[in-house]
Amino acid sequence: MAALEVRDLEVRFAGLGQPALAIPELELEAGARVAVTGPSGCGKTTLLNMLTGLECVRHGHVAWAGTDLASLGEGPRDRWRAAHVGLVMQDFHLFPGLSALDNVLLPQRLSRWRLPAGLADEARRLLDRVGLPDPRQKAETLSRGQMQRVAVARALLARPDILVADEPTASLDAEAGAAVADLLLALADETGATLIVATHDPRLAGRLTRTLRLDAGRLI
Ligand SMILES: Nc1ncnc2c1ncn2[C@@H]1O[C@H](COP(=O)(O)OP(=O)(O)OP(=O)(O)O)[C@@H](O)[C@H]1O
Repeated sequence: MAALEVRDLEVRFAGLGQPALAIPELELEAGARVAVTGPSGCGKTTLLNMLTGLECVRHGHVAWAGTDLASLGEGPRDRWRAAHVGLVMQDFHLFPGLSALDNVLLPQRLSRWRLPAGLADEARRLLDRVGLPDPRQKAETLSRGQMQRVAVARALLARPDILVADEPTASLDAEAGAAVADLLLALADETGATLIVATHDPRLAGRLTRTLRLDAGRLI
């Protein structure tokens, strides 16, 4: 479980007059279930990139359970993310040529000497829970919606204490979207993870307990 404290966070991109993100203060309790909403271009993905350490915090502080990402160099930040964060980003970063199952297992294979006993079975169970019928299917032959489900299963496998998803239901019909939302919420409940989901989907946002609404990079 991890609580979040943000102070004086500001992100600027070259060519933009205004900061893409300006958040003087934000706190989330450990285990929070949070939707990040707002119109296209309001800064949702930028915020997720800052909260997960995908991008460097150059101005302000982003502290998870007392670890300030602004104080970490790139290597330590990558290691912190691998240890604590499960990510489902908009482009799923699946590896073509590998099966759905091997894509789910890949981050664990890369970060450990050998796979712990039972992890491959757990990966198959997760793929089954997200509704992917054949774990041996190659990534490049999956539909976008199926890729999204693989990305969700991959993010959940290490039982992260911070779970972050960018539009996790965007490629799915209502039924499949509900199944992915069920899984994210169930796994967050099982592990006590703090769950942060950027979404345009009011059904998904309605199932979370708090909404952060962004407009032009500011919380409103
Ligand atoms: N690398 C970049 N360089 C310059 N500007 C950027 C960069 N990344 C994002 N921006 C700008 O920052 C603002 C916020 O973008 P961001 O992608 O965070 O919005 P968003 O709310 O996630 O949008 P969407 O809902 O369309 O995914 C936008 O004005 C965008 O054009």
